[in-house]
Amino acid sequence: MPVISVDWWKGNDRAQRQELVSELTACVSRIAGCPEEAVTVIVRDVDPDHWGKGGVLADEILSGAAPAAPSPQDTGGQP
Ligand SMILES: O=C(O)C/C=C/C(=O)C(=O)O
Repeated sequence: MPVISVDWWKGNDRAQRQELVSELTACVSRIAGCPEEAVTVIVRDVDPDHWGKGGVLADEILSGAAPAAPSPQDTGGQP
């Protein structure tokens, strides 16, 4: 009975959560070879001011007060 947990920033609406649950369920069901009814998806909306990335709170990244972390393309794949 696979359980998928998604933590993402608060702000997605019900339709987006439904699409996420539907697509993840189908994907895991196919790969694991289990019925969709066996798949559980837990979605947690996290306030960006409760989300730390690169040592800063994400609301500061969103507002432009702190720089976003470099993407893997910018660092040659290194963290
Ligand atoms: O972790 C990041 O770099 C950005 C995360 C974004 C989200 O969780 C989101 O857009 O919902």
